[in-house]
Amino acid sequence: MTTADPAGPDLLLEARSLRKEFVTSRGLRKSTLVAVDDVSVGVPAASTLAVVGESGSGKSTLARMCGLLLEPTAGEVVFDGQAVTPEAVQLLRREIQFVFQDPFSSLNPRHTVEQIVTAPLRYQGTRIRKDLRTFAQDLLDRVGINPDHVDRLPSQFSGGQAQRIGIARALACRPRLIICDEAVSALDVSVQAEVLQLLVDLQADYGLGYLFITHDLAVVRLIATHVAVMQSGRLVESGSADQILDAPRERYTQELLKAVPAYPDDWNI
Ligand SMILES: Nc1ncnc2c1ncn2[C@@H]1O[C@H](COP(=O)(O)OP(=O)(O)OP(=O)(O)O)[C@@H](O)[C@H]1O
Repeated sequence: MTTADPAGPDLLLEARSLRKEFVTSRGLRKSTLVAVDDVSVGVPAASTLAVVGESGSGKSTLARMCGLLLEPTAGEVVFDGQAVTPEAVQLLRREIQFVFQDPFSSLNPRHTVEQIVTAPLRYQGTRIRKDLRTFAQDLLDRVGINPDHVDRLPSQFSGGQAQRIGIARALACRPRLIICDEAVSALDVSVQAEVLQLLVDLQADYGLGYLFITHDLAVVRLIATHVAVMQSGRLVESGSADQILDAPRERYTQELLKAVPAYPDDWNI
């Protein structure tokens, strides 16, 4: 096993030796499953760390700990150089937002787009200068959705458009880190490319860091600056995207890369 990227002052988020155990019970028998085992990774500011690995390797559990949705059994999360304490979690919630895999199940089907993208302001108690409608329309415009559609329901949009709305909601509180958990996996390939391009543009404009969870190495090539590879809850290796994708040291990573289909030529992100 290799160690994670060296810690440095430019790391926006750092996972230090994170471990997560789940206690499961079948009948009277209890057993402990170690979903994440001593994993250390870092997301440099304005960069994208992709965490890859097959199903069940612990990617989502790691993401949920990094996003402060799940308490680690051991280890710590450091945000902007400060170890996250239980008291700090609430304050940091607005700094770290999520975009999930299935846009439709993560958007309330009975809420209008205006309600959806402004909801985080209410949860976080964030004040804005504009009225909510203008705020929502500006956000929609930023993610490539017609601002005139602000009163529509999620069911009136395509999957790619719904994911853009999910991204708009994630942007509402001006976070510094967005955790994308299989955020483009449910979309058609051509739509994936468009949504990835949007994420790249937003990163350039706002200096966002992304923790990008995916099983799809073709997507990793397009978006990642850094890559961490997981297997059975453990970190196999991590480093710059060029190093991991072009010169992986570990056999497991080499095998994963062999299985990657070529991505279409017109994906010029
Ligand atoms: N709440 C939970 N209770 C018990 N076990 C869990 C829980 N959440 C995850 N696990 C287990 O932890 C392991 C890692 O799961 P996790 O979802 O983090 O992996 P993953 O790499 O994200 O997989 P996938 O790509 O399929 O989502 C799996 O064995 C899973 O069954």
